[in-house]
Amino acid sequence: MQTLFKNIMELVQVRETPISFVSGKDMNVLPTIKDAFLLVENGLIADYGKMSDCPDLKDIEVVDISGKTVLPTWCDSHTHLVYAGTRETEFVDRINGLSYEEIAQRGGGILNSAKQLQNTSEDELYRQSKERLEAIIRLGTGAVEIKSGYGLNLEAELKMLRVIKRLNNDYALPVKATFLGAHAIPQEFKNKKSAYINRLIDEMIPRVADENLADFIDVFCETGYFSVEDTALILEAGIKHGLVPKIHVNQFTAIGGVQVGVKYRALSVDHLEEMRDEDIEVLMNSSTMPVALPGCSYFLGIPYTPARKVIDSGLPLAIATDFNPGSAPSGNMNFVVSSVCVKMKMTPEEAINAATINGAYAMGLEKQVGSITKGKLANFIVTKPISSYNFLPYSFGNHCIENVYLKGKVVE
Ligand SMILES: N=CN[C@@H](CCC(=O)O)C(=O)O
Ligand SMILES: [Zn+2]
Repeated sequence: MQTLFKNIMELVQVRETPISFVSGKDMNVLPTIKDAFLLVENGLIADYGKMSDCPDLKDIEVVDISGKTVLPTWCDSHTHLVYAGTRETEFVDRINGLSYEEIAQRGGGILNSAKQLQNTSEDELYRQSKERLEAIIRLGTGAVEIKSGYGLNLEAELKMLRVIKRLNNDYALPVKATFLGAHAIPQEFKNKKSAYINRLIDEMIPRVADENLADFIDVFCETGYFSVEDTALILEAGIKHGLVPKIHVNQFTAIGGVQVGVKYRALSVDHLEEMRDEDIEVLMNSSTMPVALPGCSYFLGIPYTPARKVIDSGLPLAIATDFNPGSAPSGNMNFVVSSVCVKMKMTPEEAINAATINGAYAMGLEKQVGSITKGKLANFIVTKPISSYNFLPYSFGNHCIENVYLKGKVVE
């Protein structure tokens, strides 16, 4: 089955030679082909090039996309989109003066979501989550990572992970699963954190691994949640069971989370709203991807990750939504791409690299998605007629996408 997309105004993020990620000055380079064609075969990218070199293929489906731009779908490497209910009452509480930490200390926050999720059936959780997944696909996301962490007991964590697995089976985009049992200390373990960590290590991680329900292990390494020492213990247990670390660090305080992530060869360290010089230093010469989550900075009114400092030091940077009910209730990668340009002074080229190939790397999917490269999944966005790709971040809040294709098929 072949489909030829022809007369593409600009084909963006074309990588002839496969790359894993881009860093430093290379983040500002975004290779494109103007007046291009794209050939899809059996759901994969088979060929592309200038229209002047377009092959004359008979009896195949042809889609004329004159005036439109094509780019790989967004790679959202950090979400919590499987959750139950909402938390807009806390949103109003924050407007009225309470802080995120104060709300959490009163049993709101992650514990509020955990209570709602524990009382929700697996089918209902699937139903709520699939609506969110379908919405982000329509917004151009073509690969996503989803975390557990609102269960906080074995049964509810397994429920979340089974829902993530079901989403992966039922939809055409790659879905990676992360076990985040160490998201908060559950109410029943208040003042008994070590007992909960033992439960995670002795019971929950082995069970998640046995049932093959997760690719990654995550910890919320933060003051008041899990310390650097706790994080090390949990990551070691995860690694022992074949899970790759990918952790929450430096959201409110820099306590050495980046260092522990690099030490355990985390695939990514995410948040980084607070960053010290030593955090940048330890990331140099590591294989760990720093990930910024500007939706969280926007929604909580906390600092944005210092992207210029990260990139100008020669490091790579990925960007993701952090889609969750408490700190970023939006899975819109278009908003994320625009925000990093406006608030973090990233160029559109840097933002698109961060949201595609670098995001793919941050979930171990750089061989399948993240660029227009032969053999990769034909997951791509066709924009409405726009003057250039710069228009995407410029035109914030507007819907510039005409169609999304997953494995070469248009999403209805
Ligand atoms: N920081 C930890 N976890 C989520 C927020 C969780 C919540 O508030 O429900 C985050 O990445 O921002
Ligand atoms: Zn998160």
